[in-house]
Amino acid sequence: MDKIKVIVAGPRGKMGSEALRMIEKEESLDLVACLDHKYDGKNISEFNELPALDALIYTDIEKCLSEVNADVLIDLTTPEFGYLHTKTALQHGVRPVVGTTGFTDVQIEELSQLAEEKQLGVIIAPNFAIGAVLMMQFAKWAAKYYPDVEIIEKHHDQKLDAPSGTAVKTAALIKEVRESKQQGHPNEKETLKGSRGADYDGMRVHSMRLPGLVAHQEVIFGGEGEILTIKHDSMHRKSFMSGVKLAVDQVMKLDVLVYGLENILE
Ligand SMILES: NC(=O)C1=CN([C@@H]2O[C@H](COP(=O)(O)OP(=O)(O)OC[C@H]3O[C@@H](n4cnc5c(N)ncnc54)[C@H](O)[C@@H]3O)[C@@H](O)[C@H]2O)C=CC1
Ligand SMILES: O=C(O)C1=N[C@H](C(=O)O)C[C@H](O)C1
Repeated sequence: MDKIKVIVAGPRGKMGSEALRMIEKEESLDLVACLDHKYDGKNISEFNELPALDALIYTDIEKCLSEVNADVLIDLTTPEFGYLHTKTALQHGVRPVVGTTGFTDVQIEELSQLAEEKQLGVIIAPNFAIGAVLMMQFAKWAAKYYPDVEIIEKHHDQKLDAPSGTAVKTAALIKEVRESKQQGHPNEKETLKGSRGADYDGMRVHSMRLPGLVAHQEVIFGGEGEILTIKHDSMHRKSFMSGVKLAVDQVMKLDVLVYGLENILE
């Protein structure tokens, strides 16, 4: 069987470098180029801290996609560039697998329309860890019975977006089944701005940023005389890689945009 030809955007980042390590081990994947915002023309093999893969770095996505024959672009960059890369990849007939978080609903809808027009698969997964996907599904199930819920996400302090993509996705999944309700006391007042967190359809979302953390989330439900906590912890970025591999395989079979790994898990 032919190997899937992959471009990685953000190869020197925490996730991008882990994705390179995953590609190095997977015989069915072939790294054909990388996209970075610097080091144009250098080879990934010149970076001692990265796996010894042979692939050129491009800083210009148009040039990269015109010169390189690729099937899939894995994007692990920033919200601004991730959106641009996804759109450009589709315009060049390359299927995007997007881990980058922070896209707006409007951007996801635009990309969905473009995917449909081009009849190309796209997978946008706010979290590639299978445990995190299950945590979100369990939270959605629990929300049917417990409408009072707060989400606490905790991440390393280099994270750009807040709340995390996982927290936003969790809130959206809960909203599908939870009766809409404004939580807390109707007369509650913040004496310190932001102390009640963000408001998503009346539920509260709190973001913590600390060195030492990787990616963690608790979804806490309150009922009469009881508390249910659903919790997931990623202690290492290896936890995301089986999901990235699954998404790369599955995106080759799709001709629409899929938002969330739960939609491709069997
Ligand atoms: N879906 C998931 O399971 C996960 C998603 N993420 C998301 O992935 C993204 C990256 O996260 P990290 O690796 O932790 O960040 P990072 O800051 O370590 O890496 C981002 C990389 O993108 C590169 N970059 C910036 N602008 C670029 C451009 N124009 N072209 C190409 N590369 C560019 C930077 O040089 C950097 O190496 C974030 O949006 C994060 O939220 C992170 C972990 C898991
Ligand atoms: O930036 C991160 O680290 C992570 N980002 C994703 C998110 O925003 O949910 C996934 C995971 O939580 C790690």
